[in-house]
Amino acid sequence: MADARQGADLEARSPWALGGYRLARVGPASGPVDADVRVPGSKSVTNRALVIAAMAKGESVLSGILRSDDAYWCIEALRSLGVPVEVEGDVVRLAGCNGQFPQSEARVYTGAGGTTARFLTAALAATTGEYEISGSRRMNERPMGELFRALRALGADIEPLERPDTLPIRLKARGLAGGAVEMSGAQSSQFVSGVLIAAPYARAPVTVRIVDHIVQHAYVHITLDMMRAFGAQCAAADDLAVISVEPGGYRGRRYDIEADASTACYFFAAAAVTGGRVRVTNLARGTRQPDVHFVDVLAKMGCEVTSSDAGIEVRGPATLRGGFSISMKEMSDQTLTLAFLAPFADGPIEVTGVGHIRHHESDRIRVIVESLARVGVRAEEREDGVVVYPGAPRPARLPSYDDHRVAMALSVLALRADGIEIEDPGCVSKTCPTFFHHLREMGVPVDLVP
Ligand SMILES: O=C(O)C1=C[C@@H](OP(=O)(O)O)[C@@H](O)[C@H](O)C1
Ligand SMILES: C=C(OP(=O)(O)O)C(=O)O
Repeated sequence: MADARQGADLEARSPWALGGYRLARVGPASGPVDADVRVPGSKSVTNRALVIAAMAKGESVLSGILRSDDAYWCIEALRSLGVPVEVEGDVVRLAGCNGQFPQSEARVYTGAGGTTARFLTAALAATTGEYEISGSRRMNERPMGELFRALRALGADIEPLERPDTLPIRLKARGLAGGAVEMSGAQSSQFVSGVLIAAPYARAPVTVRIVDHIVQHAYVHITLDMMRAFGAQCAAADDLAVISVEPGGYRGRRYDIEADASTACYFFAAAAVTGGRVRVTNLARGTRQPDVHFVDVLAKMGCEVTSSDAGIEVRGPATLRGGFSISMKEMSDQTLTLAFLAPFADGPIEVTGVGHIRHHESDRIRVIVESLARVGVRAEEREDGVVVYPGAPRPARLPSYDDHRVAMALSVLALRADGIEIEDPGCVSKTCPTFFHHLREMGVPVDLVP
């Protein structure tokens, strides 16, 4: 039998990955799940903290980091730039380089992480040196053009090595002049976050003016919150239409990484789809991570949601409610989760506002429709979304498209369906290598096949 991992870019898997499995046979759950789960640290916060601390003056200690492929390649990229990074369990200790990386020439590999690729390209542009930056096969296809344009406007010299608007590139870094720059946030918020993260090391104040809108605003708020936490001076209106950053750099510090709200959602969805109960014990409603609002979508579908000092708890209803249309633009990483819950609802669910997820780890709109077709559930593809109709998924072996969220969201579907096999389960390692371990701890049957 052909190895289902063949299509995946296994070079982008790290020593922290779940390795060696061809297939995961998941579910069905024998009844309602009933569990407390503690989820690993946030990918978004971990990689921001790593890049900001590496640029800062002085030492930082980051605790509760996510040990996943995205974080591993971010750390390795920083090491290739000469930053001493020590990792002990989920604690990282690193000596910041005060705006100039020790290696002024390096080849930098970013793995499959959009955060590392976008944030580090911008950070490097603010230094002096010559760098070749590349990513995984998929990362080298994902858009970078708007970031290149903005960095060039601020003085960077970027030479794309294959296509105009993607990695790999050669960057002749000679610092950023600063000034006003107009940016689009419609394709990815990470372009805006990248420019902002680099901005405290520009020679003059940087003002970013958004010409259209930002998908997933909250990630830019997380960026600004964390920049401030490391001593940067930034000002922005709530709508983020204009954001300005003063020169002055970052200062190293101790920083606790919060839990990953996106990962938590698969476990909340497990409660929803089985009519069970799941509490994520280390997540709070007050987090800036947008995916925490996925519990509001679950509430709309009939779930009971409570939050307290003990975490956030979701209880699923006897029957999930459908029959609505919803924009997932501000929490689009959960589109797959909603789409694979939707067959179990009592009416169709239309998702809008997520055209940009075609440029994520896979073309996620296309993948939803293809995957649901394989299990015999009707779905209609739209340019910027999808409509999923109620249906009973039939047994199938399903590709995971080298996309962690596809594998994790399909596992939720598998809790209510017989005979679901997910190929290349190791792809979950991009953000949650321990995903199947958590499912097992919840009592869900998981057979990982070598
Ligand atoms: O800044 C971040 O940490 C992220 C921003 C979002 O990306 P886009 O804005 O590119 O959609 C999100 O999908 C990704 O998982 C993490
Ligand atoms: C889009 C995602 O990741 P990235 O940070 O690579 O953009 C994601 O995690 O769903």
